Amino acid sequence: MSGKSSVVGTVAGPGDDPNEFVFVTPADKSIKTGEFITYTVSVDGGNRSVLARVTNRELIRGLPEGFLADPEVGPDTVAATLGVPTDDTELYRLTATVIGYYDTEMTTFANPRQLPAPGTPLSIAPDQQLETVLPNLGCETDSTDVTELEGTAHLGWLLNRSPKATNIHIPIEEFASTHLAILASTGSGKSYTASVLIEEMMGADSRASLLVFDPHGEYDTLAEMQGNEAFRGEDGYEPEVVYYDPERLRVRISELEIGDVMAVLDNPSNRMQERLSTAWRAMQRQESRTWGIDELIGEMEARYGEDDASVGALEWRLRQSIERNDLFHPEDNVPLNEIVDPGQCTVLQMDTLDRWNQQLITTVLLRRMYRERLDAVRDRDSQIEHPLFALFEEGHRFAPASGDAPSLGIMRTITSEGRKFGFGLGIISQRPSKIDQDVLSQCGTQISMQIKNPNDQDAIKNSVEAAGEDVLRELPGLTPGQAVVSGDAMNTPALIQVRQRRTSHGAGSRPVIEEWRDAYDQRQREPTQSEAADFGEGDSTGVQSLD
Ligand SMILES: Nc1ncnc2c1ncn2[C@@H]1O[C@H](COP(=O)(O)OP(=O)(O)OP(=O)(O)O)[C@@H](O)[C@H]1O
Repeated sequence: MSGKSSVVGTVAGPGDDPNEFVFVTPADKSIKTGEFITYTVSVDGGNRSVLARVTNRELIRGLPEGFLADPEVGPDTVAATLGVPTDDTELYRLTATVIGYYDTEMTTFANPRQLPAPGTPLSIAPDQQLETVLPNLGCETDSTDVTELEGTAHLGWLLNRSPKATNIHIPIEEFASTHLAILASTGSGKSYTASVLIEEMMGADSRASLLVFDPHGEYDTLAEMQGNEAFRGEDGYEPEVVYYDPERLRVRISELEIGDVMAVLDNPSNRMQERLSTAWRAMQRQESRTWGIDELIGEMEARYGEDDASVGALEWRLRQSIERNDLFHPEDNVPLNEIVDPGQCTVLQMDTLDRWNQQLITTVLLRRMYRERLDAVRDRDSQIEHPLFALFEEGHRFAPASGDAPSLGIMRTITSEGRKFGFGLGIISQRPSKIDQDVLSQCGTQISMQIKNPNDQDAIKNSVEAAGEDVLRELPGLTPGQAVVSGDAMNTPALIQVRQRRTSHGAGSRPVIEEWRDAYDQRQREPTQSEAADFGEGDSTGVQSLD
């Protein structure tokens, strides 16, 4: 759509809600719901351009239905028979909700608190104006060239306009500090969209310190950012992508809190819990941070005697659950300086760990990183002197709405307090209704894609205050790659097409038929058992003799 504004309709009168008005357009001005229109009002002696979003469109005059019953006769023929010009036959009544005018001092929308008078001409809002004022970019004019701004992520373009006509750049700082949620049914483009954001954050402008908690191994192709011209800075910067495989993921036993240990143990009695808590606290008061189960049991035996039945039962449980689990180690820990660094995106590959171990490693890592960020902000020695952003695939697994997950507590703490300490979280999930509502409602920016399940739609409505009813109505009908962006990173929600990735996408469904055919061909090429048993004497027929 062009930057020029031409009149597309005329205000007919107020709508049902105080913020709504209705207007009428002929058929050739095909304005879709979700489109942004504009009109001029006088505020404090100056003219302001007010934006409104089209929320509903209905036909109020068309060709009589009876004349259209015959599929052989086209609408043009019917119109000609009736003696009416085709252009004039259809009239649409559209409803629009006032968003406001862009206040260049407040750098957000202000509501004029007055509806446009009947007869007010309406135009399509120009592309550049929308690029400037829809996202929360803090622009001091309403027609800034947003491509010149630093620290923004080019997410895609407005869905209602031609591809790439109205580009949406969202402020990275906003969603990286006040948390992000990417919510959609499976296969709708969650990990694709997350990867687009990762690409933007790892660019030379931002050089983020990023961690991806990846329970499915979906982010293998991010390594393509390395050596790719598009990510290189003039000073030689290049993003580093580090894959941390499950064999390197370790939890030092002393990093566990007593609640984590209790959750791991198999049904400990009250007496066992009491003895273990006392001994665990005593071990944590020690200077050494590298003790194991032997030392812990020694501490319990010293307190309660070597023959104590509860200590004996605890020893068996501790050896079963902690000592025999490779994740736990008396000394080894994931070195934080290996996984967090500016300009580095670390993918923690957890696909071969069971759910419980995924939650435990996540809990311990988040706690350690949060502690370091607290120290950094309070001017104490810290291993993490810069802000960081952690993305969670299967977010409902780490912050579930019901059931116990040791990671829930620290996820709640970071989503409510992390902003002050430069620690942002991104939650990706196909089941918004299964995410803890405290965590979800603290995610300031939301990217919602196709969601069909009514419970999940309700969860989004309840926690995503910023996206109005009219925008959320779109969710079931979206196709992969289409999204509603709302919240802190936007001044008003917008329906967008997410741009294409620069790296390839590795997380799609498996090409089942191709894999069947390859496996079949492979099988055909393999020697049969009887051929393998052929010792080289003469030609084998491949058929085993039965005598
Ligand atoms: N912005 C986009 N542009 C082009 N194609 C896209 C876009 N977003 C998604 N797709 C297509 O949709 C497919 C599914 O996307 P994706 O793997 O991100 O889904 P998902 O929601 O993460 O699924 P799952 O829950 O199974 O992990 C991709 O393989 C890709 O083909």
